[in-house]
Amino acid sequence: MGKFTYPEARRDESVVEDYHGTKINDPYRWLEDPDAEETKAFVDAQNEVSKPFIEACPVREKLLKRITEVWDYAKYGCPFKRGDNYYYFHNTGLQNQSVMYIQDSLDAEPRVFFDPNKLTTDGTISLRGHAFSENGAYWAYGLSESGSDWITMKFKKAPSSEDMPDTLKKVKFSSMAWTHDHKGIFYNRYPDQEGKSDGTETTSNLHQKLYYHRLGTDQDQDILVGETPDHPKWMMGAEVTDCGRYLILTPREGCDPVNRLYYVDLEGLKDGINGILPYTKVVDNFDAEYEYITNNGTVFTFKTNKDAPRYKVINIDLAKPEPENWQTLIDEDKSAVLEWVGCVNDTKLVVCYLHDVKSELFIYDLATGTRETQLPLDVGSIVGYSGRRKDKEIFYHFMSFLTPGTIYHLNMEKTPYEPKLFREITVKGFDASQFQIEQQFYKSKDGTKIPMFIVHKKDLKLDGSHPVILYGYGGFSISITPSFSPSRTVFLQHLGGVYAVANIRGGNEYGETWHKNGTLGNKQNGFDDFQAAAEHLIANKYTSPGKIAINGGSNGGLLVGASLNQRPDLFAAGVAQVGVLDMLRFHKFTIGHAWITDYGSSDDPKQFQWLVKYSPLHNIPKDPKGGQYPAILLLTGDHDDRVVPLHSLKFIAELQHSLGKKEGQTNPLLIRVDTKSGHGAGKPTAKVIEEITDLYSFLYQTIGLAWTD
Ligand SMILES: O=C([C@@H]1CC(F)(F)CN1C(=O)CCN1C(=O)c2ccccc2C1=O)N1CCCC1
Repeated sequence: MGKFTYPEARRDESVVEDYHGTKINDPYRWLEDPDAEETKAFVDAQNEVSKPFIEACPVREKLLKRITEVWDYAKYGCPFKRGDNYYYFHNTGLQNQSVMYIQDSLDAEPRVFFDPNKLTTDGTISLRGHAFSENGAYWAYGLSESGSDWITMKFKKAPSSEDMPDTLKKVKFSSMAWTHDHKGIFYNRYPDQEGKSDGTETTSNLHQKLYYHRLGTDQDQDILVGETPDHPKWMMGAEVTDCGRYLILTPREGCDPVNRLYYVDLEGLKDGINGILPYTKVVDNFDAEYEYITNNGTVFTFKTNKDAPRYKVINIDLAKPEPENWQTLIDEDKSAVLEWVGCVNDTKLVVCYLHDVKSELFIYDLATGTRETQLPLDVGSIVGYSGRRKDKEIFYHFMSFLTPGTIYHLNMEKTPYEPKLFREITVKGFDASQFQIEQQFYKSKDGTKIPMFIVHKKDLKLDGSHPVILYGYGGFSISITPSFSPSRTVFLQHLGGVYAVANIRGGNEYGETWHKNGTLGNKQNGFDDFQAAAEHLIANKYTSPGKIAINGGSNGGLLVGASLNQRPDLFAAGVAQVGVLDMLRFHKFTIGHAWITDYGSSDDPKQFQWLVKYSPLHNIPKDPKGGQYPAILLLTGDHDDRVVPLHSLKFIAELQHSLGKKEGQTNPLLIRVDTKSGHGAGKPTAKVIEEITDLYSFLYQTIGLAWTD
């Protein structure tokens, strides 16, 4: 493969940061200004190198055609009841955004309630958050432009879907909690800031406040009801209870599964909602998480990890809120992680567990905490659910690597419970029987047993010849559970690929202990787990070092960058999507400060030592083991205000400077910067398909894939 001529990027050797006595150069600091002409020129120059390489893939058109074909299947979400109507989201197949439908009954003719595709020609405005008023007469919804985390909150009447004039700006990371008089809504917004707030800026998001918006008024009349001026990083979640009497406030200061717990008795407000609310503190520390499930009067039911790293369900009576009076309703299950709980039909709890990374669904009795029944499920994940305390039915959405989606309907008034198949989602031309899923457990560097899913064609010959994409995440208590990806079927079916997902430490696969063992000073455990997964696949003859690619996004992009740096001999290629790659400066931009709970901060001398050891930008090997650095493709978007593009820009600049001119470096070191594109949520189908096609086109040329019809 020919060598590459990379764009020359100015190195400013004068930028040196002193971290507690250690001096660290930051020659591409100038790339942190997205509006600088020099930065824009850098981005254009980089795309001018990556685009031709990607488009040189001899089967790119075949890939685009086939990925588009397999993507073109009807997708549905669970129906949900609001007011007297049912609603559900549906995409006919290639629509850029899913459409929200309304029905008078489950078998009535559906009508379009909200179609975001009508708002743009390129599908780059997406729905991000929504909430109906308690009587179903009003609908609040958030619109995100180009994938930014900023939303504009709008309102419609239901079921007419008639637009209302109310418009709320500067909203981000917001609750949407209606008062049960249907007169207004609690939401979160940030103060006005210098410069832009369109998702291309990097300004830190601090001093989020809680407001109450009364329908029919202008935003500047909204009531400031909660703020934490002494804690600029805090974000105040707000939820109105099922009974409508209480407002539950859950301040958080980062991404850890911990929050404080306050409440307001709304009926006790003699002058109504007219200023900072008088809240009562139940829990005033960040020792654990408390997630509201329901309440009977002052007896509140919460999901918590307090003294229960695999979570449990407790009752707290606000009349006697001291911890010694708390009651355990469903105790921690040492063999499974309690993932979520919903109250339904007034007296039942639907409880979802994760057992060795597979979903299990149970019905419990709210009054006694007794497990009544287990709902039958295949091996896979529950990816959707609908059912409120006042509903007498639930819907749940099952998915697995080889099951595009199955929605079940359960009438909670009829026992014994008999879930009914409500909708089977199918992909034309996809025959699941040709493939198989294995869950294997392998040992990491420190002997810890790590689960891994491996998906491939049946009767695979274990001769080390197969290309592998190894995917991982490993952070923020996020479990990577079996899900269906239409484009993955192209890799399995037409490129002879093996797809592996390593459930490395840092996720929630085995609860908070698993999470903690992959964060802060233990972050390297997750990288070790991921590299051990690759060694396991090689040792068991699925693949060989020249055929294995790694892929991850966001925190998973960090995983890819760190793994390629640490084991360039193990991997042929890596694709890091919207990755966190400058671990010394991540906390300075947008919501990066919230990630300190998983990463620590370079502002702290001890934590700096953790970070500087694995930060991708600061650990590019001068002489990569194995002779050269693997092929790498970084993907990012100009409106990514979750992980700002500067991470990827600085990393590719340093990679190309350090290795791009070395004689033996024939593997490409590339970045693809998309426009009108963010961190991923709400990305229009057309952009998703283009991006995946480019990802596979890159891998086709770097791990030697071959197309079979
Ligand atoms: O995006 C993230 C991390 C991973 C996560 F914890 F799952 C979520 N996250 C976040 O940064 C979440 C940001 N965020 C909030 O803090 C919040 C509060 C209330 C409503 C909505 C939000 C929200 O999206 N990262 C990007 C890279 C590293 C971590």
